[in-house]
Amino acid sequence: MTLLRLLFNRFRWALLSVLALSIASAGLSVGVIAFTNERMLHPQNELSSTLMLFGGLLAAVFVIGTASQICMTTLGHRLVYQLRRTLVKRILDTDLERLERLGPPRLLASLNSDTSHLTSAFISLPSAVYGLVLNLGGFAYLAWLSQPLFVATAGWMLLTVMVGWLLMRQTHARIDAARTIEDSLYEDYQAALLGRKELALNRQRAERFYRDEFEPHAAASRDRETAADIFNGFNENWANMMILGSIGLVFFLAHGAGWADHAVATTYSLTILFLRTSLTGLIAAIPSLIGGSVALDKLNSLQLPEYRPDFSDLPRNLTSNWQALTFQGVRYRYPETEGSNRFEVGPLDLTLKAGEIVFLIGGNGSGKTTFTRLLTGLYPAQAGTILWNGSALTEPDRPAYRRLFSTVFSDFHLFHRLLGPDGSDPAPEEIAYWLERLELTHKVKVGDGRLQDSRLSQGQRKRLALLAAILEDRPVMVLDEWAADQDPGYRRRFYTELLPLLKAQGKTVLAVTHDEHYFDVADRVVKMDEGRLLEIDSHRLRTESTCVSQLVQ
Ligand SMILES: Nc1ncnc2c1ncn2[C@@H]1O[C@H](COP(=O)(O)OP(=O)(O)OP(=O)(O)O)[C@@H](O)[C@H]1O
Repeated sequence: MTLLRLLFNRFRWALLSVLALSIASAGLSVGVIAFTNERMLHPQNELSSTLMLFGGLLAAVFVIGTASQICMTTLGHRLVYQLRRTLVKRILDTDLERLERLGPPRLLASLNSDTSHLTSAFISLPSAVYGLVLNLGGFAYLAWLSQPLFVATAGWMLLTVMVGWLLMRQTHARIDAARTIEDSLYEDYQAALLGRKELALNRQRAERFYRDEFEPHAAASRDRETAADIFNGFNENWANMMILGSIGLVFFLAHGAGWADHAVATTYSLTILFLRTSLTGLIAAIPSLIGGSVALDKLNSLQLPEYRPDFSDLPRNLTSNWQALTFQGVRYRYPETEGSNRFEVGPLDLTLKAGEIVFLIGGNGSGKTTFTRLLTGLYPAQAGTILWNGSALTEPDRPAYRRLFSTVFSDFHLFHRLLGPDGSDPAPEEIAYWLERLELTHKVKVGDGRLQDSRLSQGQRKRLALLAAILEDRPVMVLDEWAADQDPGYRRRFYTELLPLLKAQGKTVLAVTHDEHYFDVADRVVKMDEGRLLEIDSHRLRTESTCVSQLVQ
């Protein structure tokens, strides 16, 4: 029903036309039987005109039936296409916090498995709807043929449906359980692919992973799916047996109890036999339909934001004329997760002025990355105020606020397409200029604004990520340990040439770094310590570090 409701909400008129076509097609099919019974068994007109009428009816069954099937299949595929587009857009509109909480395996399972279950459901839907309509039409015809026989067969069929319903609930429970296990399977697939180097080097680890983690999930999924198919097999055979039994019942009641004559009993049984194929087809479609409905429930459980077709997020323009960003008592605490302490940063007080180079230092786990996510608006400030040029920003300003920043995080993703300011295509000479400065001119080819080959070393990939961030031409650049993967020569060039060049171009740079030798490049150095920010006297820090180096020597 959820599937039908979804179809009805999205494609009301198309669905109504398909239903009308299905009803016409089913009506015509029942009409063929009625015609055979009325005209072929007891011809009233000339044989040739009866045959022509019969041929016409058959042609109409073919044309309307095919049209109904084509419409329903096209509609099903259209819906799957719409689901994919809206799902990806909703993921693109979801806050980082929620995405992190859901985790990539769960999202991938939905993108992959739920959409494919929905595809199968929609492909089964035409035959299910057709079977349903045909059976309703067929039973109406049976009622018209003989009311006493109909009451008896309806009671028989009610028993069939009730037992079938119980079996279907068992199928549903197994399919639901199998889908839950699929999330764990996707987690295993991800571990097998992303951990391929570790697993290749350590075969014991590979064996333990395969045996203790992947196999139990795969086996549990197999067992649930097998059980679901067995219950559905029961259901199919139960329905088949009961339909055949109903023919015996009809003949018994007609001849044994004298409820109807032989001709009516024969037509009655012929109609039941005709309905049998579509009825068992309807039951065979049940697992796919249940799978689709479970997939829909799963998609809803992700609690993604409603679909919005547009990408605009600019209630205010904060990028032009920005002078200062101020954090006043800003706090952020990670959401509750099982078995881990909730880390908190803040209260944070900091002012970032346009054109400054600020270095952020601090020990592992002190909260530097968390702070950069808070600064860039990826995480919301849960307390305190963020001021832009002295005026306080509110939650609806966050999307516009994020447009102030371009970033290279330590877990950056390199997109093939390079973008210029405001999503425009970057100028080729601009790309060439920065490729030269990043010493990548002979390593990387850019055609039509796309990187042709990104199979590079980690340090080179990071240079490309920096290129992408620079080309976006946003006022503030946040670089998380960018220089950590660079060789000493290029690291020096980054601190002594690139950063001053960016500053000269008016950029503000916040760089997370541990490179104390280059602290004099920064206008200011701030330190993160257990979630709190402290302003540091960089000159004193540098002198201390030089003394320690001399002592060690
Ligand atoms: N998604 C998350 N959910 C919950 N806690 C998190 C999450 N990400 C990080 N943390 C916690 O926040 C703390 C700070 O992490 P963060 O990555 O900000 O530190 P960092 O200073 O950047 O460390 P490093 O120098 O090692 O990169 C850690 O204790 C970590 O356990």
